[in-house]
Amino acid sequence: MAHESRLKRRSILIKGDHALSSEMRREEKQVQEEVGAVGPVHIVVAHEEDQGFSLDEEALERLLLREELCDLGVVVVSVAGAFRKGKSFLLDFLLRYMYNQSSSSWMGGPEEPLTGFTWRGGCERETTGIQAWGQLFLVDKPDGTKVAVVLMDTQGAFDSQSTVRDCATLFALSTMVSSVQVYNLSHNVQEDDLQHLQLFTEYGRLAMEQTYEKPFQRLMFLIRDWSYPYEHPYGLEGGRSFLEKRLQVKQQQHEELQTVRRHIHSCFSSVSCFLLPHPGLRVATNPAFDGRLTDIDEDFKKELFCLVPTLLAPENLVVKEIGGVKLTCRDLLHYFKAYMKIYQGEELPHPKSMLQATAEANNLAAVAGAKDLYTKSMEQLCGGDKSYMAPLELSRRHGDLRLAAVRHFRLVKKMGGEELCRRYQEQLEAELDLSYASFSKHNDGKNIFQAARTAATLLCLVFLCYAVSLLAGLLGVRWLASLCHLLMGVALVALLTWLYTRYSGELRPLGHAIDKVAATLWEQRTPHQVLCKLFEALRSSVPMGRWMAAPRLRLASNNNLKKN
Ligand SMILES: Nc1nc2c(ncn2[C@@H]2O[C@H](COP(=O)(O)OP(=O)(O)OP(=O)(O)O)[C@@H](O)[C@H]2O)c(=O)[nH]1
Ligand SMILES: [Mg+2]
Repeated sequence: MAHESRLKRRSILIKGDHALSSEMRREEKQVQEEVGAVGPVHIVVAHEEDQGFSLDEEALERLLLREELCDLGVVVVSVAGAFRKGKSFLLDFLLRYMYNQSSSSWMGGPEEPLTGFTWRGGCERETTGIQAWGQLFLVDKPDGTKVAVVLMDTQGAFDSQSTVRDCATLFALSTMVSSVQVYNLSHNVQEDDLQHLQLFTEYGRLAMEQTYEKPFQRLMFLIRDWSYPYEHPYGLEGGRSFLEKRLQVKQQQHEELQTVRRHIHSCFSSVSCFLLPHPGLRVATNPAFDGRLTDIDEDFKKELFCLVPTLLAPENLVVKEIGGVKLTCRDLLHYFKAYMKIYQGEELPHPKSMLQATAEANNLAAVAGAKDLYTKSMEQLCGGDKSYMAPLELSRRHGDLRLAAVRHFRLVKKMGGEELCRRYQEQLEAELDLSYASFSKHNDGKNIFQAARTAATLLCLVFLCYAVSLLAGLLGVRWLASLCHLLMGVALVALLTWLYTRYSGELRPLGHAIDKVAATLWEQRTPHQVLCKLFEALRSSVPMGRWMAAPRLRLASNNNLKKN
């Protein structure tokens, strides 16, 4: 009695809020353990606080590593789709089938309430994260092999609390780990249903370590409340003819429509469709409806009776495969952990809403257009085949062209509002400044004096050394004459090396170093300044800080001693 009242309390709590708190989950687990009852197990838990998901590894291990099952091939049947469309309700019928497989009256008694995965009426979401039934079903296939069946319920997509990324993550994850994914839709297959499927499966494909030709196995479009049986009859056959028409790729179709269809065919090894009638008004609108069969329309029950064995009859069960290799329960655990880790990491791009993605694409295109305008005008002004331009004039023209480019960017019609536009304008301005820096450097390179500065400096040095050595020879200061000869030799070798690097384009770092030394000599005209600058350059490029800093430190400490 105690556990019943606790379960009841939990169901009341759930009505208030829908992401289970960790305390409630613990309580649920405890109650199930106490009564030995089997129930749904949260394997991927949605966190309300940070909108993230985490894998309950312990629960998953308890489920998949049972000794008698862990080495059997695993079949995973998952139901996913938009929220409040009867996914959990359907899964409870799948459960009834699994528990009463051998009986033709597996659907249960007419007055029996429907239990299992939590389902309910109302407009607020119920299931969160990913739940698996807390017991695997052992099935003998007609070919004599034994398989373990996992039934999986997922959080409905597009509720008011989940981002596109949340929906994509859960849908992708459930598709990646299932051998049969039931895509639960209402009334019809709309183009946006296909686009979402494309987005979510692409997000799944992105997270897979290797790119398999057909990364996923079976997909079944399950269309609830099908209202056009006069065009396509209920059931698998009607679904086949309907889907064939809907997923047909035609030559005259717009490329966008063709791409979606090709993508779906390329992702799944088999795609099917089942048309299910409306279950009746009592199911859809009566708050007191508890799932008993007497309240459900005959047509619905008749089709459900065909649908469930289509998914779960022993001959129709497909073992989960990844890259053509059949998985055991133990393997599935390993893959589940690996995929979850990828979705928790930051390396995958964030899927965005259609408006957000379009707005960003608009802005990016406008940035590219404006930048192109600026680059072309600058090329005409100071491009590779144009002569040197006065830096001041170049800077002035850059200012004008930058303004024109920004104006062009602002004039292009874009989605996303002022805030986004301003962000991309800042990006454009930064890119234009970067381009200007490169144009300006290129322009400087065309200045003949600038280009010849290194050669001129080194030649001056050679002549200077020659003159000083002559003078020193006349005065008889032999050591100075020798030093000047040595310097002259070094300058000559540097000059020849520099000419070689400029001519051949090889040994560029060496040429660059000679340029730097020559620039230093050019800018610091007094010998003292030259020596200081060279010393600084040497100290920054050679890691000998301790050697160089030591005398100064010692000097400083000597001074301190003297002061004291
Ligand atoms: N119209 C219609 N309603 C259905 C169908 N199957 C179940 N329902 C009703 O839909 C409501 C929601 O059922 P759930 O199984 O909780 O729906 P869900 O998709 O799991 O919802 P979330 O867990 O919130 O994503 C219940 O009131 C069911 O009685 C169906 O085929 N058609
Ligand atoms: Mg549900």
